[in-house]
Amino acid sequence: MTTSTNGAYDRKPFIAGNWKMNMDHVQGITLLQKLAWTLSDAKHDYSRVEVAVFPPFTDLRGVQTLVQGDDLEVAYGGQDLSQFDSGAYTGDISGQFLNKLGCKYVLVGHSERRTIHNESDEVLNAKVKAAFKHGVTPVLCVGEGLEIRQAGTHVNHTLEQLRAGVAGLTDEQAAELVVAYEPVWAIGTGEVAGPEDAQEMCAAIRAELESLFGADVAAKTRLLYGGSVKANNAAAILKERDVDGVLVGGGSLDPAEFANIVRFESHLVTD
Ligand SMILES: O=C[C@H](O)COP(=O)(O)O
Repeated sequence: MTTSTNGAYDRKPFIAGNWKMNMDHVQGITLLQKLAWTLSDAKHDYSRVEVAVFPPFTDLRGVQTLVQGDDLEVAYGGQDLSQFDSGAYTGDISGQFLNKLGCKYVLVGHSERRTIHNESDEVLNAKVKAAFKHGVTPVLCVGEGLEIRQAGTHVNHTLEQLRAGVAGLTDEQAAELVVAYEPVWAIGTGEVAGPEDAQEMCAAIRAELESLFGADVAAKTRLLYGGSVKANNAAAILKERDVDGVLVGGGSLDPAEFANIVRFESHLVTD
């Protein structure tokens, strides 16, 4: 298993489901219950593979109640947070609020935030810092659009986003950070970057983290791939040396499909 044979640092595989703007608070509870039952029936070992869901903000209180009430081991997080702590920022959500709702993680700089909401690298760096300040681990999303991929400058482009996002972090924070590489052209399109594309970029990200924070830190930071991940392609992607997990959009809305992605190890055995 790639992700458990990485030397002294055992990066636990991380399977994350980003529900985006799907599932109201009632549907969200049903989805999470079905996911938990499916994984429980399959005797999923959460100590081997971590599972997290990123529901809409309006679902989070219900998710927290279910997780606590049923003692679920599924982690959860917000899809975004404000760079500010509190105040006159209508529509924004503070990292403080996410922490209070038991969120372990928060997505920062998803391509849909970068493109639809024009979030700049500077703002995203402030959001990464705000997440750490409030005790929530940021999942920093980076990745190139189709034109940049076709121009062949995707590695430089993605590393620029990375450098801007992690500027000013401590070594400890950089080691805790999760980075998700999501080529925009592969999101929700059915186009999947090949496992070798995911590995190429994740290796480049790890090398960049090494040059910024040192080898010890870079060996601990978990790197995810996202973009049309499904149960039938997850295992091949997760087999790659520098890919420690996946960030799943559409495939996380179907509990059976997502549970199969979580159980990618069983596919490695039978593939
Ligand atoms: O956050 C998830 C990514 O945007 C991937 O979405 P997708 O699996 O629907 O392509």
